Amino acid sequence: MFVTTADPILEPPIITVNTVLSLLAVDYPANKLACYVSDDGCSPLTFYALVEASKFAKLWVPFCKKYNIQVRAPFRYFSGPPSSSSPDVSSEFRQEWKKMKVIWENTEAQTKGLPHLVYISREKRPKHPHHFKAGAMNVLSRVSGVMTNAPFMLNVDCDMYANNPQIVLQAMCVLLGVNNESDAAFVQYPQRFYGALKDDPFGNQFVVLIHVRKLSGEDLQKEFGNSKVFTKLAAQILSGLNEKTSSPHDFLSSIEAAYHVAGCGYEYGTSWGTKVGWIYGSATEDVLTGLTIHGKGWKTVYCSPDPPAFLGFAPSGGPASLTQQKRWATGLLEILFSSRSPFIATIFGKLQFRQCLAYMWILVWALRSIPELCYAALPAYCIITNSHFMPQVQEPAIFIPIALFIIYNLYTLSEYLQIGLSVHEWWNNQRMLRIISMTARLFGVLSVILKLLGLSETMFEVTQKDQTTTTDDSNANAGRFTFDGSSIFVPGTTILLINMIALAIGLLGFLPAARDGNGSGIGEFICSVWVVLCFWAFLKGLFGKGKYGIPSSTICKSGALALLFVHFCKWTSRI
Ligand SMILES: O=c1ccn([C@@H]2O[C@H](COP(=O)(O)OP(=O)(O)O[C@H]3O[C@H](CO)[C@@H](O)[C@H](O)[C@H]3O)[C@@H](O)[C@H]2O)c(=O)[nH]1
Ligand SMILES: [Mn+2]
Repeated sequence: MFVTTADPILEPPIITVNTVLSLLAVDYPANKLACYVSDDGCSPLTFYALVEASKFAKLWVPFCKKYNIQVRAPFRYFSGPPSSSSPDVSSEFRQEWKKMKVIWENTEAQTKGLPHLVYISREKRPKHPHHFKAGAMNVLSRVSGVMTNAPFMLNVDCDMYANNPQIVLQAMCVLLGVNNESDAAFVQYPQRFYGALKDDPFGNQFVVLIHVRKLSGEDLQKEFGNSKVFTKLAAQILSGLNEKTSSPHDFLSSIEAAYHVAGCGYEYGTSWGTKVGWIYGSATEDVLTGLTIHGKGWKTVYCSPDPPAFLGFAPSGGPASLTQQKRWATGLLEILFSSRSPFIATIFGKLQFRQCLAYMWILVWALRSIPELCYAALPAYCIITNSHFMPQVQEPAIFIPIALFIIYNLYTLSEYLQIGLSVHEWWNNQRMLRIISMTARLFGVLSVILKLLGLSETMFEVTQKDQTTTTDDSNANAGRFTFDGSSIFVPGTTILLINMIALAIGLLGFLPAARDGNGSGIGEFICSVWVVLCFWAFLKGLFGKGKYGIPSSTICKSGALALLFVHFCKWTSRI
């Protein structure tokens, strides 16, 4: 079981501790489980928290198993009243529950058989690219290979605790039960959130992957690097002899080999990150690795059990949500322009055409920012220059855009209503999509252009995970959009300002004379109002204070750009 963490401030160690405890307590023979935590932040705090967690686990794991507790992440479990899925909830249980809660709040310990818990902070050096999470996952694969060498791997982010203790058994049943077992690569669970805000004001949805991967290759040394222990194990796996390789007593003696394979120079000249393990070259290494696996013809399974398998933390607030979306947009576009794009995998590999279409749908997300930006500026341009892009009301052609608008919105709304979501949630997600497109995804395109020009490398910016965000509905600010000084907010603010200027010019009657007698009409006004409605959060931000307000430097930059746009409109209407 692999958990990655990277930054003790953005990812407070208590979050990782809860995820680790929930994994250590899953329903599976404890002596056959090992949990590896990769700490890219090399934080003494995370290390100390995990040492304390391993002490607490000695009480927690038997307690969960004895009373068949459903939610085995302590912070979630203790946030409610005592509960157990055993039918006989006795007074003994209540006593133990209280004791456990006191210990959780103060932590102390005793001993019993437990899964291994291994902390790894891989070696990093300035001149060696570390490949962010993909690099961390490859180190975990190798270290676990030389230490416990289990045939199955489970990968979660540090904030995704196991919400269902049966999940490992379920995933194995799925993998071992599919039609052609040897073709199955991984089972994937959709990501769900705990404490998600009502009506999803930030429109965050993402998927967690459980990778259970089989390795393939010819020249082992070249493929896997020169660790003798690891290469031997890889050879055994490939020849189907891996059952007897792991035994707990040689666990500690494998530490030296673990050091070797976790070194930053280990991968040099090998196939790690290109043919073997998690694939490098994209900030969304999960999609790139999945695509590569699919491109080789492996089958995968998508599983969405109830209760959800894992629950994670959905970023809240403007900056965290947009940073995450920007990374995804960047990573996905990187894949599109790489040699691993789905087109190539379909033509030269074994990716099916429909899989190719599905991948393409997400890989082009970032590119949509450009037409969206143009369309959001178009009504403002038309109003300012008193021209039009919509048919006039009396022309029958007006029904075409009206029909498109109505059909699109009714269709997307029906998708929400059908699964029991609210109209409010639909609207929140619609407006967030417009905001994300014109801010985060636009920046994604820019960062990929810079990368393709060789001017800068793309980064993996870790999402802020904090527990202080409240889900309390009485807290009016819970779903409120927040801002910071990042330039990511400039394009959105500019779009809002130019549409507001256009509406003001139109409503106050300062329109120039129309050229062909056919100036802008109701169509352009409605479009402009729609854009302002989509950017309502930004409109409030113009007048908000503190983190709820757009910083004045951003407003100044956007104001200058908006004036430039108005000038541009005037100039084009003169020529
Ligand atoms: O240099 C790094 C950067 C990140 N991480 C870890 O990667 C995970 C995902 O990072 P997070 O900031 O939580 O990103 P999310 O957008 O929430 O993650 C989604 O998107 C990522 C790809 O962009 C995938 O790796 C994740 O599995 C997927 O949940 C976390 O556990 C981090 O600790 C590292 O280990 N090393
Ligand atoms: Mn995450």
